[in-house]
Amino acid sequence: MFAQMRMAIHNAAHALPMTKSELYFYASIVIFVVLWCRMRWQYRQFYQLADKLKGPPSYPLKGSIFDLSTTPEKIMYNFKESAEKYNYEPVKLWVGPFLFVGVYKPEDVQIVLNSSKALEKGMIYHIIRHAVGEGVFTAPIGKWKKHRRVIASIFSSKFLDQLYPIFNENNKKLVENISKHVGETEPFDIWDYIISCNLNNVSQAAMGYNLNDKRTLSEFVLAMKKVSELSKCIVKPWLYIDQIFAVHTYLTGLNVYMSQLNRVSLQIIRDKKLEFKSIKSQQSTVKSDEVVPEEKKNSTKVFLDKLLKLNDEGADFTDEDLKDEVITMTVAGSDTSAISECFCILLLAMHQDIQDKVYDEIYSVLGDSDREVIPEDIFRFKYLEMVLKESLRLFPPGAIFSRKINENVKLTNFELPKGSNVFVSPYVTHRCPQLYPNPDTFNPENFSAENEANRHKFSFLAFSGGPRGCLGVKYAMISMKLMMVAVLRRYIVHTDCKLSEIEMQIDLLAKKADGYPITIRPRERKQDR
Ligand code: HEM
Repeated sequence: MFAQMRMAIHNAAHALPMTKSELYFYASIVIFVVLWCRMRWQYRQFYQLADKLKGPPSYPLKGSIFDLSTTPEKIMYNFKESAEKYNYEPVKLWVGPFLFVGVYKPEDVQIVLNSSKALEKGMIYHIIRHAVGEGVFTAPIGKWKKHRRVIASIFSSKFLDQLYPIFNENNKKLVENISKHVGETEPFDIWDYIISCNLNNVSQAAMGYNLNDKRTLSEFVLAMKKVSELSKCIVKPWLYIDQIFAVHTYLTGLNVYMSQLNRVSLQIIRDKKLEFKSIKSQQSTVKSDEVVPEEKKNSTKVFLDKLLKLNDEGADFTDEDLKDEVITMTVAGSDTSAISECFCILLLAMHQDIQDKVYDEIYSVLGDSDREVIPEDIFRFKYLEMVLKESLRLFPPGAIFSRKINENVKLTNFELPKGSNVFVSPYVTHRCPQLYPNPDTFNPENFSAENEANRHKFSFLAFSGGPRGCLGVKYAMISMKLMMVAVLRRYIVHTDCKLSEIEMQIDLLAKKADGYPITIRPRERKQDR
């Protein structure tokens, strides 16, 4: 066909008063227009629906004049501005031939997140898949359905209750570790202390290992820290092409850490499997009237133990599946919680009156005792829960997430066409003044029982929602409460940081760009105040 075209152009060049290159140029334009018209016709339903959506003007090839070449944080503010401009109705955005739609109104977000037609993760997860494999966070729908059901059954209250000693122990170490900063006038960044504590929590809860105990585990953490740098790649669209991505990871050395993460996780799983087998064979030899030692009966059953047991009962996870799920839990459960805890501490350091109120509640639950928090206490920290939620409202670590639309989805006023990608942005929805008056201020009363009851359920999206919402929400709330109690029971925190001056660094997660600087003083017991 191309030979015929070349011949036609050659003949035409002789017949018409034009050079060959001019003819090639005009022929390319004609071909482009024909292909473009064909595509518009083939996908006419898609374009008809897209045309009804509002958004900044767009041009063929280039897409919308929405500055995507700017910094990620500016993109976030652009989303917020455009949501305000279009009154929180869906906003379309063309990136080349791809249609993205920002959905912000709680009523619309609810429809999207609850829809069986929007369960597939959006394009931006392609890169994350290189890091965490196909765990429940990134898995395609078929695999996700099967794995989510099994994993959700693990996160029961009984499972979470036995994690309290792990959290309490690691918090104790955290409080000791930061004690060297007591009395210093120069602020220190609390991030490194908190992320280490969380990594310890999550690696013990997921795999049953303390990071300080095993050499393989420190290799695992180093690899994980490095691989999590991949999240910076999601704002670089050219890296979505697998070949370019492979070159990038080779040149940056990330490929070494990616294979290290896989190798170490598989090793951990093989060790655990052997342990599981030996326990099982021991159990089968124990006679029914033999007494099982108390410490064995009460030993903590971590995520991987539970998964191996369910697998033994027919869950059918391969070693590769187990590895992906363990990495997913570790990645999903560490940075997210650490960012939330750091922001919460920083916001309390800025608002001494609110910090006092949180401490009063801690005192009312635990009094003067040094006892550790137990599961029965957790629901009594009501004000602390309001504070944590308000902190997550202002600074949701997952500031934006995305879904692919597999069939047309009707929203309240518009319809999302099949094939588009949807953005849900907790950051934008949480700062909508119709939902939260004075949205840029820190006001835990936003989460009083009354205010929560008067607001749409999907106004708070820090943990997403619907069938693909966060699996670790209960784990996260417990571990965050326990950490806040441990820190605030021992210290008063201060900072010179101002809420209005906070600058964000946004990739897969949104954290503060320049750390979380605080100073600490020992807290006097209530009766001494
Ligand atoms: C404050 C802490 C946390 C926040 C703010 C948070 C937030 C979120 C959000 C927004 C999503 C949905 C993301 C999307 O659709 O792309 C999500 C999913 C998920 N989270 Fe969390 N998360 C937190 C802690 C945790 C913890 C501690 C764990 C596990 C121990 C966890 C496990 C997961 C998993 C497995 C998913 C994927 C669920 C699915 O696709 O079915 N998260 N989380």
